[in-house]
Amino acid sequence: MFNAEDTKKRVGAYAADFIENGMTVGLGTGSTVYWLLQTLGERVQQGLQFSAVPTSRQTQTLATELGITLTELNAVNELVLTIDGADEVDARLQLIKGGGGALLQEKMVAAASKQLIIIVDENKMVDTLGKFPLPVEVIPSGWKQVHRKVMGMGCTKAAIRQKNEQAFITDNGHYILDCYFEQITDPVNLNIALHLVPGVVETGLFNGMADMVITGHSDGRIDTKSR
Ligand SMILES: O=C[C@H](O)[C@H](O)[C@H](O)COP(=O)(O)O
Repeated sequence: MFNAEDTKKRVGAYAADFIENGMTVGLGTGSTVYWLLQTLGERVQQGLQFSAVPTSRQTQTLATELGITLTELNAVNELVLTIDGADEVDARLQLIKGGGGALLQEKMVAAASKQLIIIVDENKMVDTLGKFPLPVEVIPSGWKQVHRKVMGMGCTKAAIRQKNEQAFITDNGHYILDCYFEQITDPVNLNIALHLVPGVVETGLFNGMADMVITGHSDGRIDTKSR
């Protein structure tokens, strides 16, 4: 049996095989992507050449330390693929992302990619999204108005994410409103409705974006599911 960290490590290493010489790719954020980056760093030492758009300062810093060549989203037309983690994945490969607060850049990079590959451990797989609170990135000066509107959309509780007893600030200078919905049965329409609220910058709902989900299991199996 493998523990959760070992499973993330194995799934991250497995996904590294999708990145080939000459590609320009997107690199996601989080503790599973951490292991992808470690493997890619080793491969760069062995001669693999590719360039990458990072989705956060965290990934930018780690990738730089590992010798991975970075570029910017504005410097590319299209990315061959992006590999990223997720907080929840349902049977239709709809996702909740943003547990690390990187949802805005992750969604921009994913939208610029021909293929989005998601790497998770089996604990992230759910029948219906919503056990994990939905991160919604908001403009700080208007968060209370967004909170009021979200509470009228079936949300049972919403709170500004805290770090060190202060509001957590995203890489783009916004707050995260973590929204508890119990069950998100219609993520497509919820995403649209949230985007209509002034002050909402982005939501952690990634609908119809993931092309493949690679799941690591505690018994050592790794399986892939494609849309
Ligand atoms: O903002 C963070 C991202 O959406 C992460 O990809 C997501 O939270 C999953 O991270 P982890 O692999 O650490 O569970």
